[in-house]
Amino acid sequence: MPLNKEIQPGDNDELTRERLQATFDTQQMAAALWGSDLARKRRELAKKVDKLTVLHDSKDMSFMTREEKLSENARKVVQMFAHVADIVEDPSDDAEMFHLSSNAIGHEGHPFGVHFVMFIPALKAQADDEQREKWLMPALGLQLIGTYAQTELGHGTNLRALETMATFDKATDEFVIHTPTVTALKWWPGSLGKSSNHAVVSANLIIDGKSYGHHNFMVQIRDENTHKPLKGITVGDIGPKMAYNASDNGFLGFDHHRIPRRNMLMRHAKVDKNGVYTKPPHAKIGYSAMVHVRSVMIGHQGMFLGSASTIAIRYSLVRRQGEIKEGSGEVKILDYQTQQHRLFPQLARAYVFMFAGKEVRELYQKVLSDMEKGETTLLADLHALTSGLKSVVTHLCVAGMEQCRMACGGHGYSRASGIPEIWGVAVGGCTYEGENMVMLLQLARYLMKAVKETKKGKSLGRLVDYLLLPQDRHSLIGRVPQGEYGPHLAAFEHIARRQIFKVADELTKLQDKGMSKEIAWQKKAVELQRAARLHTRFYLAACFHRKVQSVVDGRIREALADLYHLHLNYELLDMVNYALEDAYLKADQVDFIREDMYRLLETIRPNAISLVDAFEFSDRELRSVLGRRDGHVYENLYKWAKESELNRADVLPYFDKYLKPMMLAARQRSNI
Ligand SMILES: CCCCCCCCCCCCCCCCCCC/C=C/C(=O)SCCNC(=O)CCNC(=O)[C@H](O)C(C)(C)COP(=O)(O)OP(=O)(O)OC[C@H]1O[C@@H](n2cnc3c(N)ncnc32)[C@H](O)[C@@H]1OP(=O)(O)O
Ligand SMILES: Cc1cc2nc3c(=O)[nH]c(=O)nc-3n(C[C@H](O)[C@H](O)[C@H](O)COP(=O)(O)OP(=O)(O)OC[C@H]3O[C@@H](n4cnc5c(N)ncnc54)[C@H](O)[C@@H]3O)c2cc1C
Repeated sequence: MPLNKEIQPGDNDELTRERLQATFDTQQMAAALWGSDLARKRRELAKKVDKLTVLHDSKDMSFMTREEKLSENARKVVQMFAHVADIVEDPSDDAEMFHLSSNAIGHEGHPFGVHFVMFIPALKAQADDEQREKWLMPALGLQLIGTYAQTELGHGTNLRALETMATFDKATDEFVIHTPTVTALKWWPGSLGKSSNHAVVSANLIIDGKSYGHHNFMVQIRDENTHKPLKGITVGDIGPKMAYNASDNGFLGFDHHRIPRRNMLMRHAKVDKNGVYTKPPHAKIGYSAMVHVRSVMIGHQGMFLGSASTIAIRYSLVRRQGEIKEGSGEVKILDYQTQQHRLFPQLARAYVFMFAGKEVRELYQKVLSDMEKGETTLLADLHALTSGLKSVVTHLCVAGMEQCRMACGGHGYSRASGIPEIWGVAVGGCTYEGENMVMLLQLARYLMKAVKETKKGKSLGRLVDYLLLPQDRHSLIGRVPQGEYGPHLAAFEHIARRQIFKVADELTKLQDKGMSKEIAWQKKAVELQRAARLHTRFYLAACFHRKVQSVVDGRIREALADLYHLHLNYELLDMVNYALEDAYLKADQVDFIREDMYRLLETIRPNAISLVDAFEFSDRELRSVLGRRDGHVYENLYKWAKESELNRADVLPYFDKYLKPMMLAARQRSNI
């Protein structure tokens, strides 16, 4: 009985032979990746989507205009909701719904893109009970379409500089929402341009001339029936983007637009009819929708990298190019060490990002339920963790996807590979929900506070307990039996701790010389973001370790351990300069790490296809000709190219209009 449940009649023989080599059961590996319940649900919903033709793409999205894309995804999302009860077990389960939409709609966006990801989470966390009844229920019931309008044309990162005003008018018990300048226009919100009719809008709360900082307000922006913008509201699409072009990211302006006082979200901060303001229990509680998205992004980005790895690894087992031994025939490109070194570390990253995504969601759920009771102690830890993970994971994902694209040679550059689209969507994640560099500096702030606590013998939180431990001077890598690679993990810890203390000391020295805290921070900002990255990479490695240890099945644990050990070696080499600076690692130890990495590439090679099959991406979800499960790449590439709109006629009008007259004129000139 093959351990790879993906084998099916009619498959490319090359892939079948590969699949027969697996040392583990792919469905069990899928359970380790997604959790057994979600893995089963994904499998079942993918089968149902396959049967429901109304959910299928009417043609490949690569051949559509933006308007066609918007219309196509609006059609599919409506059909998806119409059939949801027959497809998923629990429509209120975000994870299950996300996978349904990933299969049926893809990742280019749709009218409910921000509705479920930010609008509803903002209402859940920030609306009081009466407001939940008024907006959350209709939002969940699809009676309205919402977005989250925070970023402005002039400011996205620095929220304290947002200009949109919400001025309280005691006489009418209303807020007057106003856009005072062009830079105050809301800019970027997803699905705002043409789809949404409601928005959670961030605006400065002004009472009796005093500003209380930005708060969130519910604003209806379009008529429910005609869909025309309401009086005093200007709204539209901001134009095409690198990718994500089935989303109508929009602009929004207000001309003294009035809303009732009770449209301010009042679970935490409040304004009564006399204009008396009540502070929230935590100053940043209004940022919760952003923290929510950051927490879900980790696993999703892992999934994007998993998709790109699946495409590149399957294709690398079909593609033959060149010979290793002269005269013995062309080899599969995955048999080249360089190809394995390019792809397997990306695969390992995809795995650990998905594991980290699960851990961080668990912490988010805990903080959310604490917040319900007015308890906010863990919010700072969650903010620090999500800020670091969001930045490191998105950055490594897009770097990894680019390796996957290049590993597919010329065909990787074609949209038929599917990689350009997922890359374009994933790279947006480096910017949205907090620009990566900015978020790393948020984590660095937390780490610097942690150092202060450590110096008092205390820990700021579980995530930084390791700062209390003493530094070893030399690594034990290659000096003791490998075992579970404890010395490797210790090296991540050492590197992170050293950089964190080093930059903290440098900041102190600058301040001791009389420099202000802010200027000292600027002088050390690059080192600070490095500290944040190293801390996060240690967290990821430790998370991989926790996962491997938790697996009961021996075969799954062994295959996962190979990936984990590869990850440790590859990432350590990527940041080896930090370990060489203080001679923690010696040159022979670096060689040891390299040799062990090359050994692991060979160990992983026979399991490669099963490790990507274990993601269980259906062909519909992957939307890639190169990554097809059955491996029939070439005939389908040809079929795909024939769909190109340029092939609708042998001769296109521009030939007669421009090229032909030019060539005729040239010929005539040469005849003269
Ligand atoms: C139909 C299908 C249905 C499917 C449904 C399923 C749903 C499944 C989910 C799918 C998910 C898919 C994901 C892809 C979605 C793609 C859509 C993208 C949408 C994008 C949206 C956006 O981008 S919204 C806008 C986001 N904007 C930002 O992120 C702005 C970034 N800036 C900031 O956050 C802040 O300005 C700041 C943090 C950089 C600074 O803030 P501020 O100036 O106020 O503070 P200080 O720096 O002075 O810090 C003071 C103090 O506060 C602490 N702090 C800051 N933020 C927080 C926080 N959030 N929580 C807790 N604490 C915080 C900070 O650390 C400081 O602490 P000290 O102790 O003083 O040091
Ligand atoms: C695909 C996509 C979808 C989006 N969806 C939404 C949405 O639904 N709703 C919404 O409200 N917004 C949305 N946004 C906006 C997004 O949240 C912002 O673009 C993002 O927060 C970055 O802000 P910015 O554009 O102002 O960048 P800027 O802050 O102008 O960043 C430019 C550069 O300046 C640097 N920089 C800025 N501040 C600092 C600092 N303090 N220290 C060091 N360096 C700094 C950055 O690191 C960066 O290199 C979306 C954006 C994208 C790309």
